[in-house]
Amino acid sequence: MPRFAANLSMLFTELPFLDRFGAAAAAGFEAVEFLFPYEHPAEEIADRLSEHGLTQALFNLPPGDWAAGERGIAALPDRVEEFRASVGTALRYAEVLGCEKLHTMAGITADLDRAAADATYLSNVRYAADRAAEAGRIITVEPLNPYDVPGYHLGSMRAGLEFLDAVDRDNVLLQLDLYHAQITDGDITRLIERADGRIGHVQVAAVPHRHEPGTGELDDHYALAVLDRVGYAGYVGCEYHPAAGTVAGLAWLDRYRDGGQR
Ligand SMILES: O=C(O)C(=O)[C@H](O)CO
Ligand SMILES: [Mg+2]
Repeated sequence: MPRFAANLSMLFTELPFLDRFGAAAAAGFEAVEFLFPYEHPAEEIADRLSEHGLTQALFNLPPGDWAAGERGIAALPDRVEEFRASVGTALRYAEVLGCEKLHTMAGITADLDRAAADATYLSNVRYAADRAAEAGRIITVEPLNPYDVPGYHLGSMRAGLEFLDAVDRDNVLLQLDLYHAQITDGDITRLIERADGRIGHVQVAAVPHRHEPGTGELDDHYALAVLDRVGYAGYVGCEYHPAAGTVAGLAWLDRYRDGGQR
């Protein structure tokens, strides 16, 4: 049975950020994830987690200048120092939040020398992995589709799996977002089977509109059952834009409530 985490960067955005934790718990979630915690002191977020009995499933390393369109810096050759500092920042938050998994965004590299970006990405992710391993944490890498993030360095799940082979660290795993995976790779069942044992985190949204699972071209419930079959036991982040309000759209989760008895 999948275990779901509410993505607080996309769900419950009707509320201020810190109020979304309580709303997620009230809606039945046992865990949350979000893009970035850095605008708030870690202790303040930790208080919300413990107040509502929530687990922090995942968050991202600082991404560079998000407002200016940056989407990570791990593959940017002229930002290595900043990247290394960002690993320390993220690990400090992870410790306070009790969060095991950290997503490391590669960045947009379409206009850069590919070989230099590849080499930087490899050495930076190894650096992050080794620092994370000392703290007992896992690093995830997530391929993103070219419609949402044109020029992103990691452009398919297949490339993501090849990168895992190259990086060669046990604590670097694939972040399988079924929304991106259906767009970039398709053939989802075989993809999950091939990735077996190397999936560190899962996210879900319907393709192509990124609304509630079960409303798009992929049978998301079937894909989640495949993940169950291969033994994926981590959280599934609900990373979608509600079509008409967060709570109004949560009925797709009913079949998983009460131990799947509905
Ligand atoms: O966009 C996504 O799917 C993500 O999960 C990233 O963390 C943010 O770009
Ligand atoms: Mg995602």
